[in-house]
Amino acid sequence: MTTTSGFDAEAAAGPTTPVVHLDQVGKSYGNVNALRGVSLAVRQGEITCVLGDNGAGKSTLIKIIAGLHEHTDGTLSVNGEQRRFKSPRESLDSGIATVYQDLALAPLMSVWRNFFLGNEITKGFGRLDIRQMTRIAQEELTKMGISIPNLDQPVGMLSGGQRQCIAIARAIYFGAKVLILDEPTAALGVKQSGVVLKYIVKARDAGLGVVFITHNPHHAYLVGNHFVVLKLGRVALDTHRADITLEQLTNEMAGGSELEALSHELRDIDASAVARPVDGPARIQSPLEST
Ligand SMILES: Nc1ncnc2c1ncn2[C@@H]1O[C@H](COP(=O)(O)OP(=O)(O)OP(=O)(O)O)[C@@H](O)[C@H]1O
Repeated sequence: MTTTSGFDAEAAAGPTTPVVHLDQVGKSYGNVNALRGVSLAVRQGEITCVLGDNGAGKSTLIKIIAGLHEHTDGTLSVNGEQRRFKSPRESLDSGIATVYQDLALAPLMSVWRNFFLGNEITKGFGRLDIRQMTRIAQEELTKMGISIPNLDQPVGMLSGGQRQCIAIARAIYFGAKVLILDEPTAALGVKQSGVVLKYIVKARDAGLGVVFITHNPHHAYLVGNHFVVLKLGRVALDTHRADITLEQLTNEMAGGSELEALSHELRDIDASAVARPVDGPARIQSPLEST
């Protein structure tokens, strides 16, 4: 297993220090403010769910923690130490593993090869130790309760849920302390989502700090300890499980007050349509018709 430099400070940091802490982080792309004043604490042994609609800033947040983009305001700390990642490698070396929904694995490569991608075991003259890698991959997947009978088959032949699980098992094996999951259940059916959620809980129980990005409050509430809702780049809600019900979280995500305002507007439109005289719908003139 690899050791991770960013977590050498772990012992020095107190038990309540978040492993990853964003304080008033902002990110602008030119004059677009994708994130503004976002604070987020990720703790080990906890699943932090980050929820938000399209354009809320979830991807931007992941990219900052994963070392793909630099924040333009605020601070990012790992184990109490301020960091500014210049590359995804730096984030990974700090113990942060990011699993993207679509790019998690190489589809044409075998399961064992994917498991060791970038960390291959060799046995002299640069030759791959296939037997050893297959054995370890099999052991680790079995430990997680993931059953894949043939590790020589290409990953592309597996289900989306199985692929996510392999990526999670790989991150744990290679010593990740923080696991960021980018909408891991978005493209999955109910049953497969359930399987992935089970492995998210296993990662948490293995002591990792998990950041679970999702649109789906039901999935979040099944596993989450802590919920952060982003809206238009700002934190609209930051709360612990004990302080919120599924109904409240769903309402927050659906934009409860916005929906209520919309329903009033729709009722008004309905009422004015009923009040309109019955001479048929107004006809829109085609621009090709002569007047
Ligand atoms: N590279 C970029 N250049 C300019 N604007 C960007 C860039 N990336 C994101 N944005 C803008 O920043 C805002 C937040 O986008 P982001 O992709 O982070 O949201 P998201 O919550 O991940 O949305 P989705 O669920 O649709 O992926 C949006 O207004 C988006 O248009």
